[in-house]
Amino acid sequence: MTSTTFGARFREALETRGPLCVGIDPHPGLLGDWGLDDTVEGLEKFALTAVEAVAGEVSLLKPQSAFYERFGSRGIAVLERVISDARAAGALVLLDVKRGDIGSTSQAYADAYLDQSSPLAVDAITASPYLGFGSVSPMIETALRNDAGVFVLALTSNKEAPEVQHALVEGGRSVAGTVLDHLAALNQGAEPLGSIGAVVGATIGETGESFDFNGPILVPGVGAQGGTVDDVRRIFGAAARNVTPSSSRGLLAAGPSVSAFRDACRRANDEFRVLAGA
Ligand SMILES: O=C(O)c1cc(=O)[nH]c(=O)n1[C@@H]1O[C@H](COP(=O)(O)O)[C@@H](O)[C@H]1O
Repeated sequence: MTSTTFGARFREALETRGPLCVGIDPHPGLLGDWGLDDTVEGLEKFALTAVEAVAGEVSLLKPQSAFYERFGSRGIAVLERVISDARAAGALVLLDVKRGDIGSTSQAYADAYLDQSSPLAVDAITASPYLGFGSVSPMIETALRNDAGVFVLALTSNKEAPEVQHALVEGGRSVAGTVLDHLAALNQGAEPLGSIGAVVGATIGETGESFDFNGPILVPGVGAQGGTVDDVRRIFGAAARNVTPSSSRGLLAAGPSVSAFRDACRRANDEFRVLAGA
């Protein structure tokens, strides 16, 4: 494992490779569109083709664990291969697992994904703070000890999210706002960027929140869910330079041609490069 922090590697990757995060979500329908069966062999062919096409040039790859878990232990073996091939090709791997549980179980999740001696070790994971922010502390502490990162859900892209995330706590701050406050405290003083990020959907509209918490920001919801580069600029303002916009179906639909998929990723990466100047 490298000895530079995740935040520093994230910053450097965005500067050298561009902002895009490519989601590797092997949906059953996409396997069919690629002429593959909905089997572990189809999963393996799909996922490794996508990794081979772009892991050498984009900043981040984000496999969604559920699509691999569908196939049991053999699916997890494919996920391990996706992780190791992508990291070997120089991409940062952000495993989308959205973990959150009581502290002792959170520590087990941290050991599974963030301890760099684990078979499923990655650069960063997604975590849910909605059991209370302190419940994700074992993941954050383990990440920091291992030069890894955690992206904590703040304002997610799903339509059901506001019911919980926009609710107001004592003092009038929103629940999501308190998550962002925790992130600002954790990343305070870190240079060039802290390692504890937020997940904020490109589809959230106007919330009045500030995203100036000195950490990486994963922004799903571009592409298939309708978010655009203009949405990202409007929502994040000056913090847009810390954003990695993430698209899965919108890019993967360009396959099975490797060159068409790679071109779609290059076009999206280029389109979002304007964020660096925010
Ligand atoms: O954490 C995530 O990545 C995530 C958070 C969120 O608020 N919304 C969201 O769509 N995601 C994930 O981002 C990906 C979006 O996929 P596409 O809509 O196909 O680009 C999926 O893997 C989702 O699980």
